[in-house]
Formats: sequence, structure tokens, C-alpha cells
Amino acid sequence: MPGNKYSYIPSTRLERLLRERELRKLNKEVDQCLTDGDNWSSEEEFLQGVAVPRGLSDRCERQERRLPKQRLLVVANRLPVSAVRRGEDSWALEISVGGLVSALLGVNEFEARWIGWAGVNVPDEIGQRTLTWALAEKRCIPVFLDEEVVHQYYNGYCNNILWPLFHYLGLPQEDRLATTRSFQSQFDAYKKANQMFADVVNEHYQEGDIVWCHDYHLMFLPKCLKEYNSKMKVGWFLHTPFPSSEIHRTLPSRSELLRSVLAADLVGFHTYDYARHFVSACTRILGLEGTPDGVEDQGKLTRVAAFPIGIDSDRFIRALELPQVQDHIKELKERFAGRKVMLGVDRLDMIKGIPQKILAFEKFLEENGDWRDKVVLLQIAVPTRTDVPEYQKLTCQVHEIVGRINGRFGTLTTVPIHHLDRSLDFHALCALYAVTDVALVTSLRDGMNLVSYEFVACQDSKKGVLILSEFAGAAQSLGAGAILVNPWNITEVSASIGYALNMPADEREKRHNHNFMHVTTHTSQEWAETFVSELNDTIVEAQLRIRQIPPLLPSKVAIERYLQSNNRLLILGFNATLTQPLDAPGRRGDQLKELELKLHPDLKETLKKLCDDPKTTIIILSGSDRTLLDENFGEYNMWLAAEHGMFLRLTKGDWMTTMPENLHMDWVDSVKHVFEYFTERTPRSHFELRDTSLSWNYKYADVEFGRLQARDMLQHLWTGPISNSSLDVIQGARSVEVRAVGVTKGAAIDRILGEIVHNKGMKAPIDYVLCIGHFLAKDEDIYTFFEPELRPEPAAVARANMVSPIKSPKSKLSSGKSRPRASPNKPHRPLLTLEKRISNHGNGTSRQPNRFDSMSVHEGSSVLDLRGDNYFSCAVGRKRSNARYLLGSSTDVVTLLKELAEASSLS
Ligand SMILES: O=P(O)(O)OC[C@H]1O[C@H](O[C@H]2O[C@H](CO)[C@@H](O)[C@H](O)[C@H]2O)[C@H](O)[C@@H](O)[C@@H]1O
Ligand SMILES: O=c1ccn([C@@H]2O[C@H](COP(=O)(O)OP(=O)(O)O)[C@@H](O)[C@H]2O)c(=O)[nH]1
Repeated sequence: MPGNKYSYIPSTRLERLLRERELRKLNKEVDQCLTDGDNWSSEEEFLQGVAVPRGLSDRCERQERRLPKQRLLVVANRLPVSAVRRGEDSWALEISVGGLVSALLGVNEFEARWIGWAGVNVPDEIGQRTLTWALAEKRCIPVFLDEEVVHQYYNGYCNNILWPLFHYLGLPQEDRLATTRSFQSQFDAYKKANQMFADVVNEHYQEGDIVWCHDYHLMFLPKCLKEYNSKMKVGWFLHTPFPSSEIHRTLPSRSELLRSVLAADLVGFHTYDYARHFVSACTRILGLEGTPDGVEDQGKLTRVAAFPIGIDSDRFIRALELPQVQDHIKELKERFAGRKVMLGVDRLDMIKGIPQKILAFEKFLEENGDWRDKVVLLQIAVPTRTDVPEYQKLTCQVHEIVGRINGRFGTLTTVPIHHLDRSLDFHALCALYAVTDVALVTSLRDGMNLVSYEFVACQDSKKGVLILSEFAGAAQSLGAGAILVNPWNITEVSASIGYALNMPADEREKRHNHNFMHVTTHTSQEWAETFVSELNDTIVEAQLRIRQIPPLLPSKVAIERYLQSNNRLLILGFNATLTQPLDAPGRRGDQLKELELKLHPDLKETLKKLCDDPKTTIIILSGSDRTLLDENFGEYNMWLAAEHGMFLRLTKGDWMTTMPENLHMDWVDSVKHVFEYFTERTPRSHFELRDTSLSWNYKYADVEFGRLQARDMLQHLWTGPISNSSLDVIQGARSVEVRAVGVTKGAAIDRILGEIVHNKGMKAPIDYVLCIGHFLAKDEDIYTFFEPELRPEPAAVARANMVSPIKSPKSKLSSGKSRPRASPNKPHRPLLTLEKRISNHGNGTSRQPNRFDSMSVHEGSSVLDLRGDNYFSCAVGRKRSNARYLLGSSTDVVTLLKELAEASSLS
């Protein structure tokens, strides 16, 4: 390969990401050499206003030598600092507690700004102005939410609805709802608050910035941002679990929230499970396509992936050396001498399983009398969301249990549980982690749980044991070294406490080393860099994809050309082209109603007008059978081409077949047998028998099960006993179709054209073609048929007398079904030969003769006179297509045809 390895531009996502990772590593090494220890601020430095990395003096020189940092707007409900008002214009800033803040404080690769709520109501202008200044020093930008919005949005929708739901605690029952007003007003406040965040982002956004939205508070934000500026690079990361789609389905605003999140370019979760649940919710609830890369909606991909968060482990390890931390450690050791220390650090939240933890500890004491004066449980329960009644109830409940247990097992001088309803500062927390023998994390559900990481980081000398809930995201990364428990199983947790307290030193060491390695290599820094780098790459990937998406049909031009032409051909599909738009696949709409395909009612007048125009010939070219086309189009003056063009009829005349003579249908019974087998075993799937094809459809079945069944079926059809038959197996979005080889719309069209030209006695060439359909990839050969550059190989259809009246059923299927048959005594059509003259796109030069040129029916005349500007192929509701243009849905087709008919009647 020419050039060095960095001048080569990788073409796949993985190659690009690996290369970027390598470059980042190099960058870091340069940084390391230049300023050793130039880390991002600690929490204290952040508060002192030196949130920018240390070593400012070296900085200018250093920056010249490395790539400029990318600007990153971190948008989260909570700023890393909470403001406390000291006077009219004076503010104290306190660091906010929580995993998100801890994680993002460790990130230093970017020129970051925070946008969020300062946790305080500031109704007056002076207050807002002075707080904005105070926060600016910390590179924070406030969003001012008034009390009512906070009540409805934060306490209500976020913490009373989304939070419990995402943690599998279900939607609030009536009493909870009544306390915070109705669901709808909370949801409105949620949207309003998200818009307020968006307004602030828009105000501060500079081109090229990365906007990283965080958490369930801001699920509406990606949509608001993209509506304002579709070019913004938007990522969204969820810090909580994303529940199974069965849970998400219960949320009244389930679809709106999913759609808003999907507006982001990249959507991230802590674990693969959460990502999988999200994709599955999008497939099952929105009916979108889930792919290994994410969720696809009409060709637009939202990338979905797992990015497990970490901590700034160095910060904890370094802190242990600080004298104030050493003092704390000494104090704690003396205080609890002779007793093993067990530790719980949690926000006082129902998801943390604090009552379950304490009850398990009680059981342990109950059953292990000899341990009662040898162990102590320190539980730090940080007050959180104290305005939400559920949290208030939990506080009382925990106090009651702790009181009871201390009363039961305490002595005059000691109690088994030290319960603190407050937060600790960073140094006190590090000291506590360091002296702990057993950390107890019993979350009922937890996005990740950084406390477990922090504990491990502070344990390199003690090598204590981590008991960790299997329902915390951290279980996936620290599961090997921790003792995993089901927090609902009090007996199991109690037994694990005993196991941990008695664990031999070598086992503790082994377990600790494993986890320590993970915590120190999977840092918050890495997490943020990986996310941002994937986000940057997602944009590159999207641009590459967009280049492959055909543009929207230029309706005006299509109509203009139509008016200018004298012999027009309109080829229209039926299903999803001329029918009423249906729910997205997978939505499981009204199956019975939807299966009866009906012409869009708004098209009746329009079609009539178009068909009555002598300059226009219309062909309905569909996979549907003859009966269905008869029912829907019998009254118009047009051509019907059923079963992908294998049957043809002018509505005034009889059906005839255009099937090639050598079409083999001997496979039909075997395939029918296979389809019956799968239909029986896949609830709400069905199959259709046609004369030339069979189609199995699982649009209404469970999407994932349907897909699995389809995979099995395809495997069997491709490699099983019928794999050598002369058939094509075609995979659709939610269907499998089997046809005789050679049954495609593109293959049928020249035979159909031949018949039409002959029937009409066409003298002038066709000088306008509009071909619109929602066709399977296999049938897109119809689009390419008219394209000079992509024309099929000449040998494909060397046709002699292929259009013939139906004499006897060709396929075995016909015998089982009653179908209208055309009169068998229609005379044989003489050999049709035609000449197609197609000029090259736009430049007017004639192309080389093709198979048509030698097949002249009417001596000297040309059947097609198409240049680049009078041929319009158009795929409906698809993004990847061989068509020149796209239309969104059948509604757009209706609009276009109406305009065409109206313009034509005016001309
Ligand atoms: O701001 P609050 O409402 O007081 O809540 C504090 C934070 O709690 C949640 O933290 C989650 O993020 C952690 C880091 O990713 C993760 O380890 C933990 O499992 C989650 O619960 C919440 O998601 C944050 O938005 C809050 O700021
Ligand atoms: O007194 C305390 C208790 C906890 N924390 C921090 O709060 C975070 C809790 O994060 P976690 O992911 O465990 O749970 P979350 O509270 O975000 O749900 C950790 O970084 C702790 O260091 C703190 O700063 N002071």
C-alpha cells in the first residue's frame, strides 16, 4: 500500500476506529512526556475553579504540539456543581453527588462545557446573572427551571415514572400518581424542560461541537436538537438500565420517547443487555429494523452500542497517599479495631436494595452469633430526591429496620449497624473504602454502580471482598472477582456475607487482582473517548451511507416532463404504492383489515382521469394475483400485470400469460409443504399461493421469533432437498418468497411492452416512463431495465411468442384454486420484435444498439425514446434502491398522481 499507515484512509468502521484509537494513544504518550501528571482536575480543584488541567504554563507550548481538543457540550440534568444561594448576588457551589458526575469529572481529552440544572430555583434576574457568572468559571452553563417545571418534570416524570420503570419497579400506582398530578401534565413538563435544555445548547453550540446528552431526563433532547440543526453531532447515553421491551411497552409515551432518542446519531448504554433491550423495543414497538449496528428507519441508521462507564481510578489511588486520607484511615482503624468492617454506600434510593441488604445482615447476625461483636456494617445512605414521596417513605422504612436491628443486637457500647443519612467528602469516602473488609452492593437494579469500582480501586493493599448484585451493570465487568448475589434472596446474601468474611487471603487476592485490573484499565476517560470517537465515526459512516441513498423524486420536473411528452407509460406497483399507508411492520396492527389490500380511496378519481388520457398508458405491475387486481382496478382502462407480470390483461380484455415456455413449477408441492410447516409453528404468520410463486409472511408474528423461523426456513430452502430445483428464494423484510427462476418484474416487462405496443398499434415511441413501486430487491430489475447503463444482459429474454392466452394451467397450484381464466381461444400473437432507442443520460448521444435494436416490429420505428430526463424510476418507502428517486410513502404517490392528473387536465 502506498504511503505510510496514517495516510491510508480506512474504509470500514472498525478499521477507522482502530486507527483512531492508535492515534489517540500516540497523542497521550506525547502529552505524558511533555507534562507528567497533567491530569484533569480533582473534585476539589474543580470547585476552586481550576477545572482546566493543571500545568497551565506548559500548556501553550504543549498545545502547539498536539491536535486541538474537540469541543464537547455535555448536557445532563444536573451540573457537576449544585448552587446554594448565600445572598442576592453571591453563590456557594457544592459538588453534586452521583455516578454521572464522578465519571465525567475524570474526562480530560476534550474542551468540555457542561450544560444543566444547578439544582436551585432562581426566579430573579440578578440571581440568574450572578449564578451564570459563578458557573462560567467552572465551565458550566445553567438551565433555569422554575419550581413548577422541576416538580412536574424532575420529581414527577423523571423520578416518579421513568426511574422506577427503567429499574423494573413498574409504573406508579394511583396513590403515587395522585401526589404528583396527572401523567399527561408531567409528560408535557418533561417535553417543555427538554426544550429548555435544547434552547441553551443551541445558544452555545458552535459548528463542529459534539453534543453529548445524558440520561433518562433528556430523552427528548436529541429530537429537539436535530430539529434545530440536523447537522449537529448528537450522542445520547443512558446511565440507568434500559428495561426489557415488555416493561417499556407499558409506558403511555413509549413510542414518542423512543423516536426522540433515535434522532441521535449514537445511542449508548452501559451493557449489551440494555442496548439489546432498546433495539428490541424499537423493533417491537415502532416496527423498525434492528441490525447488529443499531436501529434502521428507512435507511437512516441510529447506531446503538454498549459503552460501559468506568471511574478515574488514578484519582482514588493517588488520594490514598494524601495525609488527610491517611489520618482518616488511622482514625477508622482505631475506631473499629477488632471488628471486620462491612460497607454500603448508596443514594437512599429504592433501587439500591438497602432494606434487603440490612435484612440479610440481620439474618447473618441471627445465624452466626459468634460474629455479632466482630463485625460492623457502615451504611452511608446519601439523601436523594427528597421531594418525592416514595423516597421519603423509604427513608422512614430504612430507619425503622436499622433501629430494630440495632436494638436487637446492640450492646451498651456498640451497635452492629452505623447508618448515616448524609454524604461524605471524597477523602473520607476513600478512607472508608480503604479500611473496608467486605463491600456490600445489593442494588435491585443499577445502571452500573460506580461505588463497586471505587471500592476496588481503594483496596490494593487490603484486598477486601466485593459482594455485588447480579442486577447491577457492574456485575458484567466485575463478576469474575466479586461474589455475585441475587439481592432478593436474603438467605443467599446472608450466606455470602459469611463466605466473604471467612475468605482465605489467597482467594481474596486473586479476586481482587482480577477486578483491580479491570477498574484501572476501563476508566471514565476511556469511556468518554470511546463514545466520542464512535460518535465522530458514526457521522462519517452516515455520510457514506447518504451518498448511496437516491434523492427524493423531483415531482415538479416529473410533472413538467409528463406534460411535454406525447406517449407516456406509467408503471405502478400496488402494495404499499397505491394502497392506504399501514402501520409500520412489527406494529402488529389490524391484521385482518390490512390483509385485504385496497386501493387508496383518494386515488379513484385521479386514476380515472389518467387512464382516460389517450396519451397515457398505465400498467399496474404487482406481485398480487389476478383476482385482487381485478377487484381493485377492473373499472379502469389500464393494463394489469399480475404475479410480477406473469399474467397480463387489458381491463377490457382477457387475462393472458407472459410466462416463459420453459418455466418449471415442479417444486411447488415441496415448498408448499415447508410453508405449511412454518405457518403452523409461527403464530400470526400466513402464506399465499399464487400460480408462479409462494410467499410466506410474518409481519404480524412476534418479530424476533418470526426472524428466527425465517432463518430456519431459508436455511432449509437454500440447502435442503429442494435446493437444486429451479427456483429463486427471496428474503423480504418480513417475508420469504419462492418463485420459479425468471419470474421478476424486470424480466416480464419487455414481453409486456411488446404486447402493449402491438395491442395499441403504437406508432410513436414511448417518450416518458414513470415507474413507481415498493418492490423487493429482486424486482428492482424493473428500474434498471429502462436504464441505459444498467441494462440487463441481452441473452436473458430472447423471446418468441411469449405472450399467449391462458390455455391450460401451467402450475400445479392452479388446480387447487378457482381463478378467473381468460378465454382459451385467443389467437396466438405473431412474433413481436421491437426496437428500443435509449439515449445516454442528458447528453443526447445515442448508445450502442442492444437486443431491441435488432428486434424491430414496425419497420423503422422505435418503441422507447428515453433520455436521462424523461425516465423517472422511484422506490416508495425504501432507502436502498436501484431506482433513481425515492418517495416516502403511498401518500406521496397519491399526491404526485393527483398533481399529474390535474396538471394534465389543465394543459
Ligand atoms: O441527580 P440525582 O437525581 O440525585 O441522581 C444522581 C444520579 O443517579 C443516577 O446515576 C446513574 O449513573 C451512574 C453512572 O453512570 C451509574 O453507575 C448508576 O448505576 C446510575 O444509577 C442517574 O442516572 C444520574 O443521572 C443522576 O445524576
Ligand atoms: O457520600 C457520598 C456517597 C457517594 N458518592 C459518590 O456517588 C457516586 C454513586 O455512583 P453510583 O454509580 O454508585 O450510583 P448512582 O448514585 O449514580 O446511582 C459514586 O461516585 C460515589 O463516589 C459521594 O460522592 N459521596
